Amino acid sequence: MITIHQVSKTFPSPQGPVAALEAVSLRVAAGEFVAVIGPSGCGKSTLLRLIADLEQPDVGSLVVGGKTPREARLAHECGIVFQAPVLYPWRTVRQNVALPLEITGQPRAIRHSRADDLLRRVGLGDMANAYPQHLSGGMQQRVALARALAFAPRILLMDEPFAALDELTRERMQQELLAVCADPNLAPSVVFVTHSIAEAVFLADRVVVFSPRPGRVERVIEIDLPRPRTPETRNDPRYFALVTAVRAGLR
Ligand SMILES: Nc1ncnc2c1ncn2[C@@H]1O[C@H](COP(=O)(O)OP(=O)(O)OP(=O)(O)O)[C@@H](O)[C@H]1O
Repeated sequence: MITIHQVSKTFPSPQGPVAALEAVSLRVAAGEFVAVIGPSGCGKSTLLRLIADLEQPDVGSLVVGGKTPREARLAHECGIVFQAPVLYPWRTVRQNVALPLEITGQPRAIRHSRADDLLRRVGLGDMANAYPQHLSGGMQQRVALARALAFAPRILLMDEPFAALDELTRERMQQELLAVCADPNLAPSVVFVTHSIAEAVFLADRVVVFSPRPGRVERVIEIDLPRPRTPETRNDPRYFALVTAVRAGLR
């Protein structure tokens, strides 16, 4: 679903060029969940921005859903969820989720029924008429997830989406995200950036460990934990072994 081949990216800065990524290659299969972890500033967000066509590589190439990143963006192949949910406070929850459909001119009845369906999937079926400021942080992030799914994208790009949440809410959100991924009507490929080793291991099929800047793929760790992942998964000795392996990779 995603092929990244020998991609490098350098940004100008007043202190001179900053090499964010260096010769990064990575493939993500259809329906695969890949977590990306690495030290602060190693280019993880830049990688997502390149896939989403929000930045262009200096060298190397990307194929996203069989298309160039630009074509993929125009075809709405990627849904994006950022750390802060960036919801519009003057729009109801339903109107926030329906916004991408509104921008692309979908009729009101279709966008409302689609938004309500997505809100049910993320456990917010009864909050459609609420305003974002009346929701908890976890609920707001669920709205952002529902909005990212508005076009049923084949790819979901998530940049530390649960970092601002308390630990228990975060674990619940991880479980809900996995339920969305297991839904055969959605089943996106996911690239999930996180700083949490435990989160990466719990969610992913593979964890990609980046080196300090300039980010390079340091190690790829297969997460061979059975699915569905449940709260019991976190007590599995294999889970602990994989957490230890990712931690060792980061060091
Ligand atoms: N638009 C930009 N202009 C200049 N420098 C940039 C730009 N975007 C990113 N950088 C620099 O590139 C490097 C990588 O940034 P990026 O945000 O991708 O890292 P990250 O791994 O996501 O960091 P963190 O884990 O702290 O969120 C950083 O040094 C950052 O300052």
